[in-house]
Amino acid sequence: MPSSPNKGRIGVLLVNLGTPDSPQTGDVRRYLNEFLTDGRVVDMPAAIRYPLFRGLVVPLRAPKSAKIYQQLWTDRGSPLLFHGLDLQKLVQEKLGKDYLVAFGMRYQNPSIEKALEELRDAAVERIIVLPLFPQYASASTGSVQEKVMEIVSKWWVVPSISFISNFVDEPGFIETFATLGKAEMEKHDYDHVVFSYHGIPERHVLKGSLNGHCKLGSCCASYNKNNRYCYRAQCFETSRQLGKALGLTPEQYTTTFQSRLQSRLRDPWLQPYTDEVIKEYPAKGINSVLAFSPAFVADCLETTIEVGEEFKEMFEEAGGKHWQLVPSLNTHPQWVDAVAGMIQRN
Ligand SMILES: C=CC1=C(C)c2cc3[nH]c(cc4nc(cc5[nH]c(cc1n2)c(C)c5CCC(=O)O)C(CCC(=O)O)=C4C)c(C)c3C=C
Ligand SMILES: [Fe+2]
Ligand SMILES: [Fe+2]
Repeated sequence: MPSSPNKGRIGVLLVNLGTPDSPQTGDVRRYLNEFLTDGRVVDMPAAIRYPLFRGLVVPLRAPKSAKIYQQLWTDRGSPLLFHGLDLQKLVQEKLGKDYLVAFGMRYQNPSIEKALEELRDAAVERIIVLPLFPQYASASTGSVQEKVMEIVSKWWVVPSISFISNFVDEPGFIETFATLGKAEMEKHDYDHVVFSYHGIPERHVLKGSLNGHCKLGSCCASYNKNNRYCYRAQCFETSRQLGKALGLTPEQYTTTFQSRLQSRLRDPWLQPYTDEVIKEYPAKGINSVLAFSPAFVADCLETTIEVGEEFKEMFEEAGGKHWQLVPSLNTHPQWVDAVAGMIQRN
């Protein structure tokens, strides 16, 4: 796009979920307090949510989570943060001077507010918001969208804004994961592939169902105009596209859901649960598994620790021999191109 004196730059806001400022209990508590009192994450009435989570759930969870964050932490801090900042820099370089790329986190730092102010102060012509979640969930993408709208609604001049709500089947997203997966497949023969997505409560899926279409059954087996915003249907679509790109038959891969927060007896989350599925594999003759985490585009607690370490341990305890996590997209050049492409086409 040619520069012109009358044309402002296009502002781009990349957003990820957020991470604590440090792996110490106090910072983890602050992060969890902000995250778990978001009504799109825990959809209880505020009068119950705040006292329950601030008074009981978070104080109990924070010291345990802090221990896990200490395992994850690197010299550069939290991977979710430094991969995000690196991505911002590389996408800026790729898009050039007609764009200004900012990065923010939905919870904690750097805040979405600061990032939006940076774009406003640079007098950008319009803003494109790209939440870095491939599949739309109200608890992730929806929450980012709400926060952005809440902030700009208070500005005197509200700029033109567009949101990229998902990139479930974006070729560059699929192809980068396929490149990373094929690199692992060349090193080892795998009996099976698992695509493990971040879970959400089933209730969240039903609440998002258009005209009552979604019944948590075969309704999500194809991705179409009736379930365009259904997280479950989107996860299955990503798995289908990844399966195709990796040359797998449907029997060679399984879609599962991880990271459930509450007891499944009280509050069922999307199923099948990854931990339950993989524990049964060795008895079925599946001894080597290649695992993808396609609900994330950067390595974080949920990929490196949960899939890369905890699931590996569970699988091996059940008798499995080889468990391998495919690294996330992070700053892979193909992924940087894909992000720049999604923005240029917007
Ligand atoms: C892929 C997008 C995400 C959705 C959807 C999502 C829903 C969701 N998450 C929780 C609770 C927790 N998630 C936690 C970590 C975490 N979650 C996402 C993304 C999504 N969550 C990311 C990227 C991360 C990792 C952050 C990092 O710092 O590395 C945590 C914190 C860790 C822990 O204490 O276990 C919690 C808690 C709920 C309840 C929910 C939907 C209702
Ligand atoms: Fe989460
Ligand atoms: Fe659905």
